Amino acid sequence: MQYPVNEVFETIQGEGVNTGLPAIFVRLQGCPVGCPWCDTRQTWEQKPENEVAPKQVIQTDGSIGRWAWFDARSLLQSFSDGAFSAKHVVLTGGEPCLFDLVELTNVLNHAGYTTQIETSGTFEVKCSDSTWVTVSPKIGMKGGLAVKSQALKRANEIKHPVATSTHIEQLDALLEGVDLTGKVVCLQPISQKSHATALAIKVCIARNWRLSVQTHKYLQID
Ligand SMILES: C[S@@+](CC[C@H](N)C(=O)[O-])C[C@H]1O[C@@H](n2cnc3c(N)ncnc32)[C@H](O)[C@@H]1O
Ligand SMILES: Nc1nc2[nH]cc(C(=O)O)c2c(=O)[nH]1
Ligand code: SF4
Ligand SMILES: [Mg+2]
Repeated sequence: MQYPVNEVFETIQGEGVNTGLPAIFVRLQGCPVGCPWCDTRQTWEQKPENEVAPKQVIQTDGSIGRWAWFDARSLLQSFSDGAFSAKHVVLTGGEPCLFDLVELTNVLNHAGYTTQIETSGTFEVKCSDSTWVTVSPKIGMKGGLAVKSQALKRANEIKHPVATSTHIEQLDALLEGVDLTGKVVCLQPISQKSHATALAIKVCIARNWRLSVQTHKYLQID
């Protein structure tokens, strides 16, 4: 199976439970969810005119919407070509769960990589059993997509973007009846806004949830 890839780069995982872990990020192209504050708007559309050669998306500027086709084997090869040393691969996007990630995550796991998916939860999550799944629920966004119960059930981590108390209320409604045993709930302030961060800190302390700040933005790394 082939996947449209916007960028492949090595950095430190900046968000969630695995914050601080060196990781190879694979950003897939395409997302119909439409969050107004999205960090990666350049990944929303897979425009035919923006297709480039695979080497043009390895450790280069992904901020324009270019993308290249990779399959699991050519992606692994690009990790050696890029001389990456991280042993953790984060599949993000765009919305990576637009694609069936079973083969890709299995190939990566067999090659010795641990895997993680960053997803909005609006599509079924298809991946290897050992993949760490981070669902960042998107509620009431422009694309009109709902969070799938399969995605919430599969999630190892629920990392909710927050700016206002409405976002907390929406999360509470979404999680009603969801068994959270073994799952970590994090709140992630939207765009490092001070009121969002203060709210996230307050609610995390009250609920004994985790705070996830986008540490890479504070560090000014990718
Ligand atoms: C760019 S998204 C890509 C993966 C997937 N579409 C998703 O939303 O989870 C990766 C992560 O960044 C978060 N994110 C995007 N823009 C953000 C922003 N401005 N502030 C805080 N978090 C943001 C998302 O909620 C998600 O957890
Ligand atoms: N350093 C770093 N950590 C991240 N964690 C999740 C990211 C994403 O865009 O999915 C991201 C990212 O873009 N950079
Ligand atoms: S779901 Fe993720 S990639 Fe898509 S618009 Fe929202 S934050 Fe951006
Ligand atoms: Mg990001």
